[in-house]
Amino acid sequence: MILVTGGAGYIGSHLVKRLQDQNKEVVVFDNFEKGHKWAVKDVQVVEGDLRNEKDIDYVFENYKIDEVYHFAAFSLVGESMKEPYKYFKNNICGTLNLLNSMQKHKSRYIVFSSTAAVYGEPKIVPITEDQPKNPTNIYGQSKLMVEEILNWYSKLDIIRYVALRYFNAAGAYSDGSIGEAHEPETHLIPLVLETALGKRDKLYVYGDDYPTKDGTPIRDYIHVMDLIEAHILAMKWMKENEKSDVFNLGNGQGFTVLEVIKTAEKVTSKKINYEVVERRSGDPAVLIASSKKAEQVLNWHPQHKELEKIISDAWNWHKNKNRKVLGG
Ligand SMILES: NC(=O)c1ccc[n+]([C@@H]2O[C@H](COP(=O)([O-])OP(=O)(O)OC[C@H]3O[C@@H](n4cnc5c(N)ncnc54)[C@H](O)[C@@H]3O)[C@@H](O)[C@H]2O)c1
Ligand SMILES: O=c1ccn([C@@H]2O[C@H](COP(=O)(O)OP(=O)(O)O[C@H]3O[C@H](CO)[C@H](O)[C@H](O)[C@H]3O)[C@@H](O)[C@H]2O)c(=O)[nH]1
Repeated sequence: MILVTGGAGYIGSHLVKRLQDQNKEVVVFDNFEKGHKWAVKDVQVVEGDLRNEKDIDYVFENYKIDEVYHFAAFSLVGESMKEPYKYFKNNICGTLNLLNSMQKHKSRYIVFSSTAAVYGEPKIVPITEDQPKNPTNIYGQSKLMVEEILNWYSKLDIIRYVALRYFNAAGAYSDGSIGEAHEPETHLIPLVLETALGKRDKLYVYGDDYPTKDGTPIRDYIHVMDLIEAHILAMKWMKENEKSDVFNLGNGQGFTVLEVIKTAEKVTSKKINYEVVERRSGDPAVLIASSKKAEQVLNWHPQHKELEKIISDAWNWHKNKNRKVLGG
């Protein structure tokens, strides 16, 4: 049985659906603080909170869990700088409770959602896994601390883990049935598409005075379907090799904010109103991943690298979202 913590959230629900498509047995663990009931259909769900030891113990007591995919966390960078306790407690203590349940029940394999935010402002791009880790916010710090905890559990031979450092996840399930629905939404691509739909008057572009080709920051957008494929490969690699490791997951290509807007205008055939405002504090100018290690070791080969494909899949979901959500 496969456990997916945070399986009702954006990325977790995509993995759950993919595993269901492969006829795998899955149990989702989520407190629905950020996740959605409509995102986890026809799958076993345990509603509980990772911060409560008993909640997560219940899962291991009632299901024989062989594989764990751990998505449950808080992930708003700005909020993490205002509420450090909330972030350290959920992201670190929640993971410790999970690891303790795994140890008690001899469940050994975990794939963990880490982030590009562990690097902070990079010295060299593309960023390889061995670059210095200097998080510039509590969110990134909490994920780095979890990586270190996982490393100790692995050294003690209690678990094997793979930590996947995602860059900018985007896009939606290939059939348009589920997609990105954060509340509040802070990510660029969904905000651009909500502007195209008229749900927002305009998009605020956070600064155009960065040292990039058009002055707006460059990010590495990775299709959520490619991202989840890497999780499945990571689990397979870990079990076959009895090893633990850390991998970046990105596209290897960067796009500016204005390039994202332009591509979204092409995909949606709508004009996107935007206004350039002050920089958002803590935003690095350029974040591009080197994912060579994941390609070589995990045999991962992203299939949807074009920005137009990523945005058009996201659009396919966004334009039908309300109908689907209301219709159940
Ligand atoms: N979205 C991105 O671009 C991105 C980038 C890098 C890393 N990540 C990481 O990937 C993971 C998934 O991200 P997402 O965008 O799908 O986030 P999300 O908020 O959509 O999903 C997280 C899920 O975890 C659940 N959850 C949170 N705390 C919980 C707790 N204590 N107990 C039970 N459930 C809990 C939430 O209800 C939600 O369903 C997170 O760990 C995030 O930090 C995301
Ligand atoms: O309304 C907006 C929203 C975003 N942006 C810009 O768009 C780019 C992308 O911003 P996102 O908020 O979509 O993504 P981030 O790169 O800030 O964050 C991503 O990378 C982080 C690591 O650096 C974390 O992992 C985080 O969870 C993940 O979404 C940034 O340059 C940002 O300044 C805007 O101009 N306007």
